[in-house]
Amino acid sequence: MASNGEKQSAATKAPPAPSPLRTSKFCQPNMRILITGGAGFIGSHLVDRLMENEKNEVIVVDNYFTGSKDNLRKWISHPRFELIRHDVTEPLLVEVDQIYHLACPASPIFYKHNPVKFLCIRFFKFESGNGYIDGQIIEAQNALPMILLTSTSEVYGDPLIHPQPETYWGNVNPIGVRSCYDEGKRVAETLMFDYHRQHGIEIRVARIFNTYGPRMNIDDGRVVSNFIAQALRDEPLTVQAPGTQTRSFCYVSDMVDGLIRLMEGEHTGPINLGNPGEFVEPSTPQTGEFTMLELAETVKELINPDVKIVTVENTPDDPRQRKPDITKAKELLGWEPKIKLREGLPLMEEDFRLRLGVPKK
Ligand SMILES: NC(=O)c1ccc[n+]([C@@H]2O[C@H](COP(=O)([O-])OP(=O)(O)OC[C@H]3O[C@@H](n4cnc5c(N)ncnc54)[C@H](O)[C@@H]3O)[C@@H](O)[C@H]2O)c1
Ligand SMILES: O=c1ccn([C@@H]2O[C@H](COP(=O)(O)OP(=O)(O)O[C@H]3OC[C@@H](O)[C@H](O)[C@H]3O)[C@@H](O)[C@H]2O)c(=O)[nH]1
Repeated sequence: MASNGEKQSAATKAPPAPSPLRTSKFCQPNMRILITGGAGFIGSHLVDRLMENEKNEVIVVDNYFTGSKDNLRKWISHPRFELIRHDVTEPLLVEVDQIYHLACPASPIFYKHNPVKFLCIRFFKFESGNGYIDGQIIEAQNALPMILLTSTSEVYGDPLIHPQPETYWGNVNPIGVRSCYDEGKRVAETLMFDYHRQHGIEIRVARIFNTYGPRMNIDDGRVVSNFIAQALRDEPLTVQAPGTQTRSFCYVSDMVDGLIRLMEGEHTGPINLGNPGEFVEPSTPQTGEFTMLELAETVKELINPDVKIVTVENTPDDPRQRKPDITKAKELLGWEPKIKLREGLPLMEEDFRLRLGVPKK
């Protein structure tokens, strides 16, 4: 039995020191960040970059429709990282400071698979008072999180103005087979701005132009991944007719840099992020805008000079030209891409060789 003296000293004893875990860097995140679609191509590179900052805690929500846990392998079981299998068309309560919303099938062959559902994925419905976003995400008791939408150059449709500035309203077919994607993203942009105006929600809208790099789904169906996989498999490169349609390709590390600058900056956007190729010195003329025939020739030259190039049928409403005007990104975010196509393709080739098991000869 304890004596009176012992009881007294127990009563006046200082409370035990808090667990050292509470003061560890892992338990004091300055920023809790949610990335929807973080197991996908761009999302997983964004995770890598955000995890470099020890003050960030990153939560990924993904249903693995086109993404894969493999893309996040190095972070699984990291104390500052969480991965949740979840379909963002169902509500989910999570308390976070920032949301990067990427979840959305992005390749035409995937988004045409279930257009009605995929149109809905692009919608947001916030209820400001209780911090609830129906069909998407979020619970925040105090302040609602800042949310960045990854919109697309597809909002310009088959553009009649070239290159495309953010002020261009676009030329979109509202009832075509691509409409679930481009009209869906247009509505998502509308909702973002209406919630911003009506409820004061802090928003950021990025209009992403064609982005490529390691970790693209090998059978994704988009042009750069198709051509590289075909070149490595010794299959003909399938240029969809007429082959004179153009795209401007941005390497994924540049894109991730742009997205983070947009989130951290003070401008809602919409802001174009893409690679118009303007940074190239006049002495080595090269544009960031390529016809699909030129892209096929470049892949052939760099990866497999023996491969054939064939022309195949195209799908309806394929935009004939696309190149971003990035004046706004340069001025407001101090951002411009650094990696040229000829530098980025070999980095992607390396990753595809590893995954396809095709060593370099
Ligand atoms: N890559 C580009 O060229 C490009 C261009 C413009 C816009 N974007 C946009 O950027 C975002 C990412 O594109 P990406 O190229 O990384 O594509 P991706 O297909 O590799 O990534 C999309 C991710 O979202 C996940 N996802 C899809 N539906 C979901 C759902 N209902 N619930 C939870 N997760 C879901 C997928 O599993 C995948 O991991 C997309 O919103 C896309 O529209 C991409
Ligand atoms: O094997 C192929 C695939 C595609 N193409 C052509 O390559 C061009 C680019 O097609 P992709 O499917 O890669 O990409 P798109 O430009 O049509 O749309 C893309 O850009 C905007 C993003 O929001 C979307 O994620 C993505 O679908 C098109 O003209 C298409 O006809 C080929 O020539 N061969």
